[in-house]
Amino acid sequence: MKPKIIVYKKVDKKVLELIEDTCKVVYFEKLDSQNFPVFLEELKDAEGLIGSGLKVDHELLDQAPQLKIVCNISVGYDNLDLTALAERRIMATNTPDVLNDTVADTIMGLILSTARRIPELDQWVKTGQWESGLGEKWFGVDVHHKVLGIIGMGGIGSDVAKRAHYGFDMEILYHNRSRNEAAEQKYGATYCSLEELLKKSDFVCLMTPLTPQTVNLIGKREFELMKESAIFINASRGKTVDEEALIHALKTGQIYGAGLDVFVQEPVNMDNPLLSMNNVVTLPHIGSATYETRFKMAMIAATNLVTGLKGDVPPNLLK
Ligand SMILES: NC(=O)C1=CN([C@@H]2O[C@H](COP(=O)(O)OP(=O)(O)OC[C@H]3O[C@@H](n4cnc5c(N)ncnc54)[C@H](O)[C@@H]3O)[C@@H](O)[C@H]2O)C=CC1
Ligand SMILES: O=C(O)C(=O)CO
Repeated sequence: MKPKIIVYKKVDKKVLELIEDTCKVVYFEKLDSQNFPVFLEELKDAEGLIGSGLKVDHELLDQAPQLKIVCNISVGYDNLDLTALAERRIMATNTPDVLNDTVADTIMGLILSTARRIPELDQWVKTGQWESGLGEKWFGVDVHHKVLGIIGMGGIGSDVAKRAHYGFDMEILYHNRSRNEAAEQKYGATYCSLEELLKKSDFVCLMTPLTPQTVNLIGKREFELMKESAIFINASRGKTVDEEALIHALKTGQIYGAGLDVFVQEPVNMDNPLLSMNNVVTLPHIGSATYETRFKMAMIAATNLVTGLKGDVPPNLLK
């Protein structure tokens, strides 16, 4: 008999076909408060779970006694309690590397949009304010030849460094848990302390995973260390930043602007002060969201799932 698995995110039909070859699929395009009780009912005899963002902890696992594997369609896995999964001998997987280029493109988009005020100027044109030449008050700041500080020089951080070095002649500083010699050799990146990076960078790009060590990694003290002209970019997770401190830094001119793909609460609350600041460019957590990359991520996650359920080691097994 085919093992029952649950897909809890909208995926391409080719992804479903791959899974259906060996599994019986229960499909939820997304989970919400309406269908969550049905999902929990289905979970009782499910052997696999594939999707992204669902908090998988002891409480959920208590309701999934047959579960053998949990496959994230994401590289980040802060939604998974790996200790709880390991205690129950449940495998967990993610989708590293495949999305590096796409997320790095999004980050360059945030850097350029914030520095050159693209969303503001777009509105300026579309609301008929372009009656004569552009006044100095609409000027932006240069990106090329500036200093880019990358906190978290992993897969995505390195692809940001590549773009910034080759495309924009930027000087790259980085802070990481350990030295990244490949980034040093290929992109001329210089390793430095977090403090030095914050003091020297024109653009500060945060790209660490969310872990107990990186919660509020950037807070009041860190914003105080940044240049008044600094632009802060976050595409990691909302909770790596103390959002109150960020709001304060932007309001008081401690930093110049911010480009944000992630927030403490997602979807972001409409009363979040960040949404009414002209010097902040926001995106709805779309770092990897292109047709091509999301398809590849889902295919990789599906491969992890079917491999694990066959009894083999899935390619992206998390330790
Ligand atoms: N906005 C979006 O749509 C996306 C967000 N992400 C987020 O980006 C994160 C990073 O992704 P990858 O680059 O693929 O991961 P990665 O594991 O390749 O790189 C992360 C880097 O951060 C470093 N790091 C970890 N803790 C640190 C600390 N306390 N201080 C300094 N450096 C530290 C690691 O040494 C590693 O080099 C993901 O975990 C996820 O949360 C990833 C993909 C898309
Ligand atoms: O992969 C991740 O971690 C994301 O945030 C979405 O791609």
